[in-house]
Amino acid sequence: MPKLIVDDLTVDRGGRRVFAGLSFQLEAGHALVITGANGAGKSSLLRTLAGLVPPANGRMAFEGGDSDSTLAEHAHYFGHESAVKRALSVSSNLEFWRDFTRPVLPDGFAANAMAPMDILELLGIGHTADLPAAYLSAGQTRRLTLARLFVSPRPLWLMDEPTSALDAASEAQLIGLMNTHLKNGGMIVTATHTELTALSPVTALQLTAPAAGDHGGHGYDDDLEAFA
Ligand SMILES: Nc1ncnc2c1ncn2[C@@H]1O[C@H](COP(=O)(O)OP(=O)(O)OP(=O)(O)O)[C@@H](O)[C@H]1O
Repeated sequence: MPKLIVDDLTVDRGGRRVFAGLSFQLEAGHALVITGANGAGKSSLLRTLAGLVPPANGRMAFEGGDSDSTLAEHAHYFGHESAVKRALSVSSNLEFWRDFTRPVLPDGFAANAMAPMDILELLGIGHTADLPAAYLSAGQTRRLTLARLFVSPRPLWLMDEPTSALDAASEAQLIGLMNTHLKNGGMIVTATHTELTALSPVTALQLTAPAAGDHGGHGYDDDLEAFA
């Protein structure tokens, strides 16, 4: 069975230690919810797993996966930024993403790629397919960003505050889709301030904020989001 393994992971940002010695394992079909105060390092952990921030120390691996793919290539990162090209149409955005990201389907993960139009319809934004993505509302943009996870299946979803900007109905739909991903043998690591107990099966991991007085940092990572 595929497994995400994080062993003794230490992450620094801008020269300051964010967390150290973090270890956990996540099996196929399971979700891990990361909680913690502002600045505790939830986003940093997700960005590190996504390959966007290099770890200072430790090991991360997707065991039992596709041997030709890195951990990051097993994952979709659903972060705060929309990663949407505003001048392209909604459907062109998804077609680009489908062609740009290779599906990764290790043993035990059974998801089918969805056609761009089908997932747009499912998420209630099919009528926007030919519009420039710039015309979408915040919640619609969030749904377009979410649609990317379905056009090119990958087993590990890394989701930073996934329910932000979604109305109650969209939030309920997202939880349902996340549970279906788990039933398909996928995995989810998600950071949240709100309860995500509707996910099943789920375990929780609390990150603690760095010790007071630890102000040794003096710089910035060079991974600031690119503005499309
Ligand atoms: N690009 C960066 N350069 C330097 N420091 C950074 C950078 N990004 C984040 N940090 C610092 O890393 C620490 C952890 O930030 P992170 O965003 O991971 O926390 P978080 O738990 O996700 O917080 P929140 O709940 O507010 O979203 C913070 O002290 C933050 O200032």
